[in-house]
Amino acid sequence: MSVPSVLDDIVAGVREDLAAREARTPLRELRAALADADAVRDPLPHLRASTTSVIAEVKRRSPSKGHLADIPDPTTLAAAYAAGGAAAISVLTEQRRFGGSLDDLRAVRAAVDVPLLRKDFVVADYQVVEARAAGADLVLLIVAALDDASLRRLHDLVGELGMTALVEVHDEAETERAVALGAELVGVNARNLKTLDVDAGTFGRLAPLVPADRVLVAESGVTGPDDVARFAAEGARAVLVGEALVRDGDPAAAVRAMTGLPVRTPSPTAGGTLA
Ligand SMILES: O=C(O)c1ccccc1NCC(=O)[C@H](O)[C@H](O)COP(=O)(O)O
Repeated sequence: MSVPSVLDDIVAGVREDLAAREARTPLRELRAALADADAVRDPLPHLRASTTSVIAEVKRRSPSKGHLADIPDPTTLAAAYAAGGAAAISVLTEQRRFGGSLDDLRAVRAAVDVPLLRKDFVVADYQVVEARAAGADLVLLIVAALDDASLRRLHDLVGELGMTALVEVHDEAETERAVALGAELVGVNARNLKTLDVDAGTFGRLAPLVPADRVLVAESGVTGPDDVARFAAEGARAVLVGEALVRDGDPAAAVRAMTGLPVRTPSPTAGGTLA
């Protein structure tokens, strides 16, 4: 008998909660609500800059670390991230394991002008429409959680709604799938979803498999400017940071310190050059 992975377990809970929300508000009603949604804020111009950007995360707890921070008002934290120059803010909306919610996303939307990522375990069209209705500009799609048909359908839907997908990979096979999909924004997550260990070498291993015209984001285990400088030298245009920022007494300064470092853009022929 195979033991469910952490990801399987999280997705099972997500599907249960999703069914309950869908029973309350059918997809067609949610789609109608999009007529009143604010315009999408395009994150790509900022993320394509030749110096590092930060996607700063609102994260209360996690399966790997348990409690991380009391965040009674996510708008205060989001305002600090924006003041520090965050290119985007990631709002974890998964409730059971991360303590987030769509209410957090709505509140942050009303409080700051930067693009927002819905960080969740998205497996259904409903969650994409819900993300836009709540004010998201980006949606995380985790390749490991989706078969090819679902990945393509959700990626297309994110684009149809004017948003950008952050397509997340953990290994070579997933990276190939993300590239074949045509993902413009590719997140390399260093956290192994089976062991939950972070391997700082994952980004350097997978980055060369991604064509130079895509935007690479290094995710998980980023603790400060030294890590950012290392990932930038390996081609990361942005880092996605949760724990280090929510635990920092001065999150605006922490974001600022990770922003604006030179990024190494790979040349089509070899190694790469500093942009
Ligand atoms: O953070 C976890 O423990 C985790 C476990 C299982 C699936 C996803 C998980 N985290 C989601 C993330 O990708 C991180 O929140 C994000 O990359 C920021 O990571 P960090 O800076 O290490 O908090």
